[in-house]
Amino acid sequence: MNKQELRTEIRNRKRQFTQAQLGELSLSIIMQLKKSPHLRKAQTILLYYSLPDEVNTHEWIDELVAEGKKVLLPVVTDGENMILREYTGKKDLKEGNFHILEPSGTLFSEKRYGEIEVGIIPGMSFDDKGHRLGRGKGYYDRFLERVPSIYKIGVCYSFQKESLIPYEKHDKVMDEIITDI
Ligand SMILES: Nc1nc2c(c(=O)[nH]1)N(C=O)[C@@H](CNc1ccc(C(=O)N[C@@H](CCC(=O)O)C(=O)O)cc1)CN2
Ligand SMILES: Nc1ncnc2c1ncn2[C@@H]1O[C@H](COP(=O)(O)OP(=O)(O)OP(=O)(O)O)[C@@H](O)[C@H]1O
Repeated sequence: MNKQELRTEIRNRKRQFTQAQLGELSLSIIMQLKKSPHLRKAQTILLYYSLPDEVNTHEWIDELVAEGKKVLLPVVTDGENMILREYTGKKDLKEGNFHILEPSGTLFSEKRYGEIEVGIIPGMSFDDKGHRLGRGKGYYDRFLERVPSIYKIGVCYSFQKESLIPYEKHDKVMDEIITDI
């Protein structure tokens, strides 16, 4: 299967689950993330504000903020690039491109990217080697090129995992994948 065929296949698999079932699976994934030593240690975290078909991060994000962690979310600026802004609460969020809710808070300057310790990266699919299939626009690949030191945790539902994902040299490899099993 090429990347596009795999995306279609994953979308079809997702349709077999109800929102309630996906919500349950999300809770199990978030529970494991909370136990991760990398996250416990981290003070500055790159996260994503989930779309309806992604592992749900909405409640967990607010918990992290309440614990005093710095949470950064992507903001798409054009067809190729994203920047980061700090998330401090739901009041910060404004709908951006692709209907994603994006923070309008303080810009996190590229000069400070070295401070980001962990990145939680969504994906359409991952394989055991940490290869990632995204939504096909290359935003994360281009972004992660600029933050080489970040510990990258890919998250997806277990039914999204594949034994092997077509891999190209620009694709960034995850350090760890967390699913519901
Ligand atoms: N929650 C979340 N935020 C994120 C990402 C993400 O995957 N998830 N991104 C990760 O890159 C960036 C945004 N990139 C995106 C790229 C495509 C689509 C999208 O909905 N694509 C449609 C196809 C639309 C089209 O082709 O024009 C789709 O997947 O159905 C969404 C986000 C930054 N923020
Ligand atoms: N580091 C990079 N520099 C320039 N172009 C890139 C880079 N990474 C990816 N691209 C381009 O972006 C497009 C999409 O790449 P790919 O299919 O790997 O995206 P993806 O990882 O699935 O998507 P996303 O990161 O948005 O979720 C391709 O045309 C690819 O050539």
